[in-house]
Amino acid sequence: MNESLPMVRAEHIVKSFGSNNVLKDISLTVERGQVLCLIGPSGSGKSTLLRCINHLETIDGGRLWVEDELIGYRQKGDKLYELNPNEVAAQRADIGMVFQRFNLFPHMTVLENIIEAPMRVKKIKKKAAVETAMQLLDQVGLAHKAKSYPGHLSGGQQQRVAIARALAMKPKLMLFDEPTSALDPELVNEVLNVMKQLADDGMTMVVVTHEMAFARDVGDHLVFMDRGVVVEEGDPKEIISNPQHERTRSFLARVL
Ligand SMILES: Nc1ncnc2c1ncn2[C@@H]1O[C@H](COP(=O)(O)OP(=O)(O)OP(=O)(O)O)[C@@H](O)[C@H]1O
Repeated sequence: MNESLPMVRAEHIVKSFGSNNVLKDISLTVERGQVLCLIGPSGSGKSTLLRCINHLETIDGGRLWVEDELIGYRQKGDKLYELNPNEVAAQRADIGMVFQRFNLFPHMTVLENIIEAPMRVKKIKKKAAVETAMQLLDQVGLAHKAKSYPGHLSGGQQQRVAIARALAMKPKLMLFDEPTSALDPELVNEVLNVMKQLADDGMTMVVVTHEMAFARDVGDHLVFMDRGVVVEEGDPKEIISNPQHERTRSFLARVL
C-alpha cells in the first residue's frame, strides 16, 4: 500500500436520479486521518455522495478511489472491469457507515448485532469476535449493555452501538450520514463525543452533519455543497467565521 495516497479521491463524480442531476462534477480528496465534514442544504447531494463511496449507489460518471482501489471497478491495463458481488462485498467491508437511523437488528442483543458481520463476512471465530465487540462496547461506554436488546436502549445508546458495529469490521474509513439528526437534543453529545474520540485516535472520517460546532472543532476540512456542486471548501474555522461565497454565507446564517 502506498502510504502517500489519500484515503478517498472523488474525481468529477456525476450522479442523476432520472432527470434529477444530484451530483454535478464533484471532486474532493480526503487525506488519511482527516475528518472531512460535509455540509449543505437539504437535497444538495451530501448523502448521495456518501452512498456512492459505500456502493449503495452507482456513479454515472467520474472516478471514486479509496486508497488505490477504484470503487466498483478493477483496472487492467487501460480497461475497467466491473467488480463481481464478492469483490464489491470485500471493498465495502473496509468502509464503515453510520446512518441517521441506527438500523440495528431488533431481535438480536447488542453483542449479537456487533459480532454478526465480522463472523459472517470476515469469517472471524465467535470467541475473537466477542472479544473485539466487548472492547468496542467498552470504548463507546456500553459494555454493560452487551446483553440488552436495541429496543431497551436510548437513541444515543443505539447510535453508539451502531458505531461499535461499524468499527467491528476494522474499517479504514468511516462514513457518517447525519448521525445525530434523529436523536433527542440531550443525547447528541454522547454520540459526538464518541466520534471525537475516534477522530483523536486517527480514524479517517467523512461526516455529513448539521452540527456546526462539531464541524468547526473536530473537522480538519470543511466542504460546503449546494445543488450538487462543491461551492467552497477549506479550513472549517475559516469558512465558518469568514465564508467567501454568498451561498455559503446564506446557508451558515440559517444554521448557526
Ligand atoms: N434513491 C433515490 N431515488 C431518487 N431520488 C433520490 C434518491 N436518493 C436521493 N434522491 C434525490 O437526490 C437529491 C439529493 O438527496 P440527498 O439525500 O443526497 O441530499 P442531502 O444533501 O443529503 O439532503 P439532506 O440533508 O436532506 O439529507 C434529492 O432531491 C433526493 O430526492
